[in-house]
Amino acid sequence: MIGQLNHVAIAVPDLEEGIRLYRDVLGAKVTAPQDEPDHGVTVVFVELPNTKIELLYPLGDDSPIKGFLDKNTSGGIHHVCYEVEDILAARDQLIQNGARILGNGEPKIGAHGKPVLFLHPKDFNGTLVELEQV
Ligand SMILES: C[C@@H](C(=O)O)C(=O)SCCNC(=O)CCNC(=O)[C@H](O)C(C)(C)COP(=O)(O)OP(=O)(O)OC[C@H]1O[C@@H](n2cnc3c(N)ncnc32)[C@H](O)[C@@H]1OP(=O)(O)O
Ligand SMILES: [Co+2]
Repeated sequence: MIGQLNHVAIAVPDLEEGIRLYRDVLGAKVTAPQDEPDHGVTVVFVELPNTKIELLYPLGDDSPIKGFLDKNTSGGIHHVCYEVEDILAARDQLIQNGARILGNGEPKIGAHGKPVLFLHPKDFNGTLVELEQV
């Protein structure tokens, strides 16, 4: 069902510092910050030849990454995103297998303009999984 790794997301306590580290210290191409109010985050993408790193910074008062950053004050790996061809078929198959879909169960439009869903980290070895339809 899952295809390519689309991105690995890292929550950062300071977005400008995160951009500086990836652009100036590691020498990668980093996109401009993009607010995602529907997701409660501001994101930038570090574009690598084979995948992307998504730097996440909280946006708004009820950001879903706030609790994570409160616990991980230096930041940390927050989720991995796998590509799927049909997100509704993937969702239904996951539910049949007992996985919990976060939120109301309906895909939202993600940072690439494509439908995304999140799966509960407790169902996947403590790793939050995002699915993106490509
Ligand atoms: C823009 C878009 C895109 O790429 O297109 C994005 O990525 S948006 C990226 C931001 N959006 C999302 O993350 C949406 C889905 N996420 C959520 O709904 C939430 O973040 C939850 C995963 C439910 C966690 O919420 P919250 O931290 O408030 O809940 P909680 O404190 O009750 O946490 C429940 C348990 O899960 C653990 N937990 C929390 N966040 C975790 C993470 N990222 N990875 C692994 N475990 C995690 C906590 O430590 C806790 O474990 P213990 O009970 O053992 O202490
Ligand atoms: Co993501």
